[in-house]
Amino acid sequence: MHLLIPSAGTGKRMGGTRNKLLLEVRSQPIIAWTLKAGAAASAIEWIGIISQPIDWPELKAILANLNVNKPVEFIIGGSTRQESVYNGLQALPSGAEQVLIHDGARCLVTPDLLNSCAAAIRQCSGLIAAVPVKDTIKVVDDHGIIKSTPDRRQLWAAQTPQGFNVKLLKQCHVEGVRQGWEVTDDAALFERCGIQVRIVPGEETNLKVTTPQDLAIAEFILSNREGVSNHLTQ
Ligand SMILES: Nc1ccn([C@@H]2O[C@H](COP(=O)(O)OP(=O)(O)OP(=O)(O)O)[C@@H](O)[C@H]2O)c(=O)n1
Ligand SMILES: C[C@](O)(CO)[C@H](O)COP(=O)(O)O
Repeated sequence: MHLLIPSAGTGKRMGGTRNKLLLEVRSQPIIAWTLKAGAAASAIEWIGIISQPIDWPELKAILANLNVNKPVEFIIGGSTRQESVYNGLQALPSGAEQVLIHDGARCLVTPDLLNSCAAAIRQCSGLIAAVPVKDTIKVVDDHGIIKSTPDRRQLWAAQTPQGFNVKLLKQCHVEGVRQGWEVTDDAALFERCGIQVRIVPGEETNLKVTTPQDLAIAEFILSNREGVSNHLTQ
């Protein structure tokens, strides 16, 4: 399975001056944790890091330290996530029939989740990892007035990995450019083209590191994981 990792953002909501994926959590860059999960997932045979060339020297140094034993390609990112994934799709090897797309910023993903998405995408055209929403969600207008309360049983929080048939996803991206659609994930392009996308159970801990608070939460989750694995090996 081919894995594209969009990593070309600037991290505006993190508030820093450089790509947030180079910030450290438990003494390793965020992107290193994501790459380690991709490297450890047995179903993944090829990885494409979609990123800005300005970050390449640092990303290449991080990669060199990880000893990833599968091919890793660097692909130039775009100015939006949508453009970055578009570039990634063009850079896939010609034989790639399905692809997983996983945000570099979701550094807590487990190899198990990548493997289960890789297995599931062989049985359908499109899927995303997602978790049921726990809060009551309100639809609010521009004046801060609640318009409605959707039925929570139908609400899921979208994560990555997201998996797709490559040919269909390329067609949906082209249609997105033609129609001027701006979307925050690839599933939305499938939806707008009327193609079914299936939900697979995501992981509560698979958060996207977006704000400084998320950095602290990621630190906490990873330290707990280390605690558990130390305990098991004692
Ligand atoms: N032009 C872009 C923008 C985003 N991404 C990637 O898409 C993922 C999800 O995006 P997000 O968390 O929003 O990252 P940023 O765009 O960096 O953050 P912000 O929106 O706060 O600027 C991240 O791994 C990010 O690097 C990308 O590849 N290309
Ligand atoms: C793809 C995604 O991770 C699903 O939650 C998300 O949409 C990425 O971008 P966002 O701009 O932070 O929504």
